[in-house]
Amino acid sequence: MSRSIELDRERALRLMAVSRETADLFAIYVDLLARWQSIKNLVGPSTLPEVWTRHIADSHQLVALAPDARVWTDMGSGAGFPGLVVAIEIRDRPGAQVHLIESNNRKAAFLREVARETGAPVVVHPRRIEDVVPDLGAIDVLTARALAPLPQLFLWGKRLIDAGTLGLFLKGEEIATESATVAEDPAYAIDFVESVTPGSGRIVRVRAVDAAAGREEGNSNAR
Ligand SMILES: C[S@@+](CC[C@H](N)C(=O)[O-])C[C@H]1O[C@@H](n2cnc3c(N)ncnc32)[C@H](O)[C@@H]1O
Repeated sequence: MSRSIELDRERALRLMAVSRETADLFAIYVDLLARWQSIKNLVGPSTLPEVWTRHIADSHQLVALAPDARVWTDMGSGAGFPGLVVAIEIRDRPGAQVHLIESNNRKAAFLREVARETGAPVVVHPRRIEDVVPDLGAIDVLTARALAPLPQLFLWGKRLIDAGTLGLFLKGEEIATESATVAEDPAYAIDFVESVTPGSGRIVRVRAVDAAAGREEGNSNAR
């Protein structure tokens, strides 16, 4: 491992409270990413030296926002951020399953390879979001990062969110302009959580108001 990645790993591990075993699985993931990156170009090359903070820790922070959630769906997973990081972390929860939707076959193959090497409980869907989401069953949490403007994410996820799924979308500074249409709809409760990773933006948390009322009665894992 290069010295800069090693320093970044130490920085990220200070941001994340994870077990030694989880950190070791993340290291397997990072090693595979570095190996595949040279031939498959899976993430922006300039972000690789900071893979631990920019990608692993940035993804990891979502788990604390839904500590009991077991079934997650990540739209446009790319090289697995945030969905594969979440899957590694929640691997020991009974019923844990993370759907990774990624239409690029080379990225989907990478996701399967990391899942095989780490035992992460994922289902990789090498298809388009709009074709997969309508067929999904009950989902606790829907995620996306660096995929599309919030109204589009919302359009893709609306059926799930209306049914009680918690939306957690990692966004950059563009969120100030994007959030208006969703924020104005009284059917949805939306708020913003400051990212713990340096230099990144905010996490948009969306829930249907009716579903929030249902949750008070105790019928959801995504608290
Ligand atoms: C900019 S990358 C972000 C990847 C990852 N979420 C991250 O933050 O590193 C967006 C990914 O979404 C995938 N994607 C875009 N539109 C999609 C769609 N309609 N269905 C499935 N995958 C899609 C692309 O192939 C790409 O890998």
